[in-house]
Amino acid sequence: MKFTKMHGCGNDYVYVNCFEEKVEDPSETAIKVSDRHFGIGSDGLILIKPSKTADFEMEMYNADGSEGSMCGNGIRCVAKYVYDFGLTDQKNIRVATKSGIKDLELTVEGEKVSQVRVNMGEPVFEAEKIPVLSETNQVIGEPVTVEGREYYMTCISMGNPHAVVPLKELENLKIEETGPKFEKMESFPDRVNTEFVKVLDRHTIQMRVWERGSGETYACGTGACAAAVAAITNHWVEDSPVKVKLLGGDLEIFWDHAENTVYMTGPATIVYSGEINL
Ligand SMILES: N[C@@H](CCC[C@H](N)C(=O)O)C(=O)O
Repeated sequence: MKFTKMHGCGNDYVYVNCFEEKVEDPSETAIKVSDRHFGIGSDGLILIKPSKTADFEMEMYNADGSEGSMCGNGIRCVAKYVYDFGLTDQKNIRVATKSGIKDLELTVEGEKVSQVRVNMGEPVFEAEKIPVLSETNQVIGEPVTVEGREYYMTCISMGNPHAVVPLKELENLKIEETGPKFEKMESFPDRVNTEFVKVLDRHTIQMRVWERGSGETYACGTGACAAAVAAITNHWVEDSPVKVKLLGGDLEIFWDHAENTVYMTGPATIVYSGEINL
């Protein structure tokens, strides 16, 4: 199987051009290629496919083989892939995902894509649409006890489920212990991605993320959007733009209140292309 490894702020996936390649069992393939010792090493697998409704389709799988409905860092890399490898010459493209069609605006420098701005759509607060089991319609700054410690979480869907948890500091966070506790909490029937957030100033937050199906990653685009929306909603920051500082780089998030639409801007990088025998 021919592939290209790419990353968006260190959130790395193996990309397969399904205009040329056929992947029989994407879930099993995701588990194999993601393995950092016996595979290529990645946070998951992303298939770039033809679409009947948009310019391209993105299908994404986490490292444990589960299918995700949206991937913010992944979709920027899909844009770079299709432009840099000549599948399109357009700088405004539409990509179909399991959570709807997304509009992307490509910035090209020296004939290669350097930055991508994505219309990430509307942030969803309704508990049952996220889904999170709750007696209230929305979960905003609600207390939750994990391993005897009280946290406050705000739940938002950006096409996939997120719990945003503010903390005073992130350095000593034992994310490999706390992350799975949130991910598998009974109140999240589909599991959850958890963003631990520290406020740096009125327009900047820092974030570490535990992704369902992949564990700690260096960045999460949908998570950065959810974190910025939670930060604005809870008045931790003033308003947009919100710079989200992640382990692997920075993303800029803009929540347009008039349209109730979130825009994410950030880089996309090709690491290398290769071929693997599965
Ligand atoms: N890293 C992604 C999100 C990937 C999917 C997620 N783990 C899920 O299952 O919902 C991003 O950049 O948004």
